[in-house]
Amino acid sequence: MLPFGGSSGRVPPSLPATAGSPAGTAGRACPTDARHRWCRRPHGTGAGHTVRHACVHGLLVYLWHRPVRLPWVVSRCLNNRHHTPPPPPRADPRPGAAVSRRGPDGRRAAPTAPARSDPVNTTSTATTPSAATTPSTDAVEPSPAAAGAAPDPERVIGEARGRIDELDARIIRLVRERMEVSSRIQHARIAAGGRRVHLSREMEVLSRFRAELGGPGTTLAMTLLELSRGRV
Ligand SMILES: C=C(O[C@@H]1C=C(C(=O)O)C=C[C@H]1O)C(=O)O
Repeated sequence: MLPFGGSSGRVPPSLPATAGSPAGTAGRACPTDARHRWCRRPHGTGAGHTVRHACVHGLLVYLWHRPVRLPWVVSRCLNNRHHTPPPPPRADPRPGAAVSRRGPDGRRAAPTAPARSDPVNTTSTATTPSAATTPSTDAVEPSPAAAGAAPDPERVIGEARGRIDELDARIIRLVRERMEVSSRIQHARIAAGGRRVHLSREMEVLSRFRAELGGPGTTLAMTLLELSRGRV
């Protein structure tokens, strides 16, 4: 869609005459259509001065005085180059080699992450047997990363969330295991005539979490202690 309107106050050919005239381009009102009054050239007086001519001429006047850069697609059409699209950026066959980050319009494309077999799970290096036996289609169709395209954000987010769900499940299992071990200690101490809470030991736990994780680490440790021995 063409960038008609906006703050320039200029009028596309399809808008009614009440919308105003472009600054510096107002001429005589068109006898056949009041919408053409902003066209410099007189209408209806000579060959070619048809309503269609008025529209085209008005459009050209508008484009010439447009305040903003045209979208790439429109610029290409005006330059009659839209039948010869530029070739896509070629992927460098060398592993890890950089590809062109310039788009077809010459603008810099969004940065892309380096190609990896698994963009999320960095600890897994195993390849599945099917991957080893299935013929690769890379020769026919390069991967989006190799072609210089940005990775699919939906896919990246979906895979990363799956990984977070796995980690959370492991963390919850570990917290439950910690609660059971702590409970054993507390019952043993109480059975021996001691107290449930051991403050100096809790200070050690708090210091360890703060040293590793900072202030929020202290909060996390206090939550773990509360889960393990209850509120004091
Ligand atoms: C488990 C113990 O007992 C209580 C629970 C603690 C914990 O869950 O880490 C720490 C100190 C005590 O308040 C212990 O003394 O080690």
